[in-house]
Amino acid sequence: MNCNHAEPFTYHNGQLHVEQVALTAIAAEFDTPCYVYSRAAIEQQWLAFDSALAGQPRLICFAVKANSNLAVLNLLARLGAGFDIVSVGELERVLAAGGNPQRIVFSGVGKREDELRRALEVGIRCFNVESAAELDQLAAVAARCGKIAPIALRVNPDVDAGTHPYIATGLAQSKFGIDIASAEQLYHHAAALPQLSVCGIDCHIGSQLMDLTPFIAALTRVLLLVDRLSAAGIALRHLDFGGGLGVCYTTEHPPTPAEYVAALQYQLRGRDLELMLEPGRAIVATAGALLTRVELLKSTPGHHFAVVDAAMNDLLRPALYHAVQDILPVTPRSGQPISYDIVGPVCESGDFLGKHRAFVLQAGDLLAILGSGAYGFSMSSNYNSRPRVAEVMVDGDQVHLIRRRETIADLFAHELLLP
Ligand SMILES: Cc1ncc(COP(=O)(O)O)c(C=O)c1O
Ligand SMILES: N[C@@H](CCCC[NH3+])C(=O)O
Repeated sequence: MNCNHAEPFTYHNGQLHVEQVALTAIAAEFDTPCYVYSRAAIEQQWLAFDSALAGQPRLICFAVKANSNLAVLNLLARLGAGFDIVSVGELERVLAAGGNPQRIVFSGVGKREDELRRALEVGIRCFNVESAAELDQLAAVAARCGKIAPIALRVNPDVDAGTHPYIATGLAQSKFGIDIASAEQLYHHAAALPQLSVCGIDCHIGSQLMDLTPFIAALTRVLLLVDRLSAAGIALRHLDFGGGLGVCYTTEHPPTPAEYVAALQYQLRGRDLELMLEPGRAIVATAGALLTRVELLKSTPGHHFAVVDAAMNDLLRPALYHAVQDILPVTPRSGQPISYDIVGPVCESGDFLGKHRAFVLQAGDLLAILGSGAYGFSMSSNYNSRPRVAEVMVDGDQVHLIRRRETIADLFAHELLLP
């Protein structure tokens, strides 16, 4: 591994720790599986973005979908974060966590009327509109509510982000955004609607980007449009460039937030635009791990399996994207390593958390799946009637429970028998 992706998870005296707490102590107190986050690591990544943008008009909107735990959102709200939401559920989470509505942007290709109404009622900063149909729907809802909706158009620049196809969003065939060639006309339409206030432009080309090139290509196209609009009398006040900066899960080398921001600033030089960003993964991914216990070891001809108590319902990324996240033994053993597939108990052959990982293991051992702070718990489900797991936040030598493990009764609490 040639990046410092394991931080803040480090070994002391032969035991994996996060900050000053041994993961064995967390497992003993909160059981497994369990998501473990480092407060310091989240704050540090937030500050990396914030300080890179210091001294210029800016709004960094954490993408709530990456990690929507209230304590995480509250931590970021206290640091002055804005939030990028994609549903009224995320909106209510941000408000419950103390987020400022004036720092919320609302993305997504399909916003329901009740979602638009609630966002208008609380007075969010901007609606990132993704189609002509949504623009007219928003204008109509705003008229019914007696409000003026602040908008940006999310443009699709048709740029290949070079990432997994499921998380590339800026290609012409993608459902996201408005084809950049049609956007100019739609801006004129929007500017003529009294229920809308045209404030900015938005673009997000994909997630887990490892290279600045596609960002630059997209920004170049977006700025050409900004200039054409300005010449036509539509002066935009902000440019929201979305999220997407990648992280190191094993051996990747993504640009740092400072390098990323510097590249954007260079292209934006001389312009009077507030820069907004919507990072998700880059703020929280490496701050979290999924702690799991080996239930049993099992060998078949040609294969060794470590069956653990976490599964694809707890951490979907390996199954869904063949994502590779580093897995560390909490208390490493000496001996001859064996190559294991780390699998969960779910009844799917796609239920694996890691493949071909060399370990010296025994039943009962603890493993930490790193890089799980983003799109980990937030993508979890109850598949196979598995209760969703606990989340804890480590702060120095303190451990705070920030979400209780669901009980078995929680699993069917909302279900009704036929009369
Ligand atoms: C509109 C939008 N903004 C922000 C993000 C956050 O992306 P990331 O977690 O890659 O920073 C996403 C997810 O890809 C998104 O769709
Ligand atoms: N869920 C994806 C990222 C999705 C980005 C959302 N637009 C992942 O885990 O990598």
